[in-house]
Amino acid sequence: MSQPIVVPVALGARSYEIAIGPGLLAEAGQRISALAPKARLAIVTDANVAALHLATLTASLDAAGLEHQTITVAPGEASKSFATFAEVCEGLIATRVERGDLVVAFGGGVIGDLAGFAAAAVRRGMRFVQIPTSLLAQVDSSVGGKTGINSRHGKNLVGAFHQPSLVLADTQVLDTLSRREFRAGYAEVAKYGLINDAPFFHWLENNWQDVMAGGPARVEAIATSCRSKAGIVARDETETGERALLNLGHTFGHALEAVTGYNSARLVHGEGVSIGMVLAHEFSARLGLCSQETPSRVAAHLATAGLPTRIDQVPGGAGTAGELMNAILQDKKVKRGKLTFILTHGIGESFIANDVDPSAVTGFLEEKLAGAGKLGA
Ligand SMILES: NC(=O)c1ccc[n+]([C@@H]2O[C@H](COP(=O)([O-])OP(=O)(O)OC[C@H]3O[C@@H](n4cnc5c(N)ncnc54)[C@H](O)[C@@H]3O)[C@@H](O)[C@H]2O)c1
Ligand SMILES: O=C(O)C(=O)C[C@@H](O)[C@H](O)[C@H](O)COP(=O)(O)O
Ligand SMILES: [Zn+2]
Repeated sequence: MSQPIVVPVALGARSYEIAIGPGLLAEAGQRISALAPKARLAIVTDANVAALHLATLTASLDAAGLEHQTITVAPGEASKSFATFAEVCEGLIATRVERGDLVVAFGGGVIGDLAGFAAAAVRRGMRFVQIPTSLLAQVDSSVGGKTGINSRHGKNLVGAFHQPSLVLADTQVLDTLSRREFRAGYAEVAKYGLINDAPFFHWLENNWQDVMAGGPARVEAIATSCRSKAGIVARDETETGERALLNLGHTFGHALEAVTGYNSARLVHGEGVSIGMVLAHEFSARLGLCSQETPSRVAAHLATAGLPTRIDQVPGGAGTAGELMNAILQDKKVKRGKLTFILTHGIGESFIANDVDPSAVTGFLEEKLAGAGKLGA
């Protein structure tokens, strides 16, 4: 077997490893067999990933003598729905997988969140393995046990914390990911620098092209991101405090995803996060919490990497301030009706701000929407 980078996620009885490196898909059978000998597997995937990579996975499972069945759903954010969740749960039950068997989430973050939630629910909890195939899933969604689906009222509003038993991140499968989806995942990579690691953000400013091109910086960026997330999750598994930092840019980003109807053709999660992170930095500057140069530097880097950074870049428009506020008021960080935002004192100096004045946010969004289209808005 290959010698991947291994990042531990230390959660006591729920601890697991993230293995990162090229060629892991072809070793999945051996690695899963070592974790759960003779388990039966229910693979949940989407049609894009199935067409490109399912044969490699199933060949590896066959070679290890692991019995498996596959449930395939439509690609895209719209699959994080009640209807598709029901389809996946019924599919799992129909395969007669037992509690001791394994669900395998094989795809991007949509599949990880959907299949992970189904694994949390079916038979009141089954073990599951994450095999993330998008950059976003390898650096973020496959780690930490947040699973769930969307509501028409907002993102990820129905779900569970349910940790995987293993994460296998085969970096080679990223070669088939579209440029747009790769860039979307890059927004979450940059997030780790912006949260608490200014040297990493600086490193990304110098190495982003190598990350995009699949040079040595790519695996390094994935491993650094996973170490950062694993550390935060180990200290605060269920987001009672520090973990909320991982939500940098998400309060605005999730609202943009909700108003665009979870339509991946218009906006994907990483793009919403990119715009949301710039807005969070601009809002921080507006409140006098950081210099005016900080949001400019963040926006410049994300734009250079090919990401949208402004609200007027949402195809079909970003709705009204009222519509965005409706989604923001459904955010899971709201406490007794008060908004929580992740704000910043500078690059890598993010902090959790409780009790943010909703009228200040509304005013800020109204200005952004009114200025949309004007240079520097
Ligand atoms: N649970 C968490 O902690 C967490 C963290 C971040 C994001 N998320 C969630 O993750 C979702 C976004 O994940 P995503 O960006 O991976 O989206 P996604 O799952 O929709 O994948 C993006 C697209 O790429 C395709 N794809 C995936 N792997 C591929 C490959 N190797 N080659 C070719 N195509 C491939 C998919 O079919 C899809 O069309 C959102 O729903 C977001 O809320 C969850
Ligand atoms: O793992 C976390 O914690 C995160 O916040 C990671 C985010 O990138 C991710 O999008 C997450 O799903 C958002 O969580 P939510 O609790 O706001 O739904
Ligand atoms: Zn995210």
